[in-house]
Amino acid sequence: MTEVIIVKNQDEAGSIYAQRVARLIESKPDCVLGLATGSSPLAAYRQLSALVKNDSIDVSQVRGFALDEYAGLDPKHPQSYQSTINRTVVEPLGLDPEKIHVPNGNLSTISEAGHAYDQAIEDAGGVDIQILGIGTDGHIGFNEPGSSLASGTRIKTLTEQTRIDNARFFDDDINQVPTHCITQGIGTILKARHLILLAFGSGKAEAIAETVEGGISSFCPASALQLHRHATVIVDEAAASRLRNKDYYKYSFEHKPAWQGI
Ligand SMILES: N[C@@H]1[C@@H](O)[C@H](O)[C@@H](COP(=O)(O)O)O[C@@H]1O
Repeated sequence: MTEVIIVKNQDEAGSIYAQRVARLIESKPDCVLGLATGSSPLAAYRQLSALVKNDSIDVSQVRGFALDEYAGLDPKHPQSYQSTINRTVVEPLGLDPEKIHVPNGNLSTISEAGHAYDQAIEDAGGVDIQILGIGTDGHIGFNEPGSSLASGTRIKTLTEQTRIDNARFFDDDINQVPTHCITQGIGTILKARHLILLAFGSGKAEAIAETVEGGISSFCPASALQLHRHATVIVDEAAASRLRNKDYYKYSFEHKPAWQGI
C-alpha cells in the first residue's frame, strides 16, 4: 500500500525525508536523487542540508535529476527550475553542479530533449529516492490531469490553474508564466525506487484524498503512486483532512517496528 504518514508540520516531514536520504548517501555515496521544485520540499532540503553538515556526510558524488522545467524560459531566469534547483538544493547542500541535471526547456531542441533525459536517468542506474510535491489538481512534476500513466519525459501544456497557482513566482502576472513545460512522465517517475510525496495545507486535501484513496486515473496523475511498490506520502493534518482511513494510517505508523524505516 501507499504508506501515509501524518505529521505536525513541514519540519517533521522534512526530517523524515532527510534521515532517509542521509542513510542512502552513507550506504551509496553516488546515489541518484530525484529533485523537485515548489514550496513543499523546501523544509526537507533545509533539514537535509543541516544533517549533512552536522554529520559531515560526504555529498561530493551524489547525482540528481530534477522533475521538470518551463519551456522557453531562459535557464538563468530566477524562476527557471534550473535556477530554483541551484538555489534550493545544489548550493545549500554543497552538491557538485555538474552531477545535477534539469530537463532542457530550450524550444529548439525540446522535441528530442525528453528522450535524451530519460536515457540519461537510465544510464545513471535510475533514481533511488524521488521527492514529489503535488499540484492542487493532483499533478506530479508537471503531468497535468489526462497525462498518460505510462508517459516518458516530454513537452506538456500547462493548465490555466497551474499557471494561476504559479503566477506568484512571476510578479502575480499570469502572462509571464510560460504556457508549456518539459516534465518527466508519470512512467519515468514510477521507475524511481522510492517515491516520497509531501503535501501541506488544506488546499491539497482533495488532491491527497484522490491520490491515496481514489481510483487510479490519469485525471489525478498522483494516483499512479498506488501502482508503485514503495511510495510514502507525508502530509500535515490539514492536507490529511479528507482521508477516510486517517486513523488507520496513524495507528499503523505508531506501531511500525523501528527497524523498518520508511
Ligand atoms: N512543477 C511543480 C510541481 O512539481 C509542484 O509539486 C507543484 C506544487 O508546488 P507547491 O509545493 O509550491 O505547492 O508546483 C509545480 O507545479
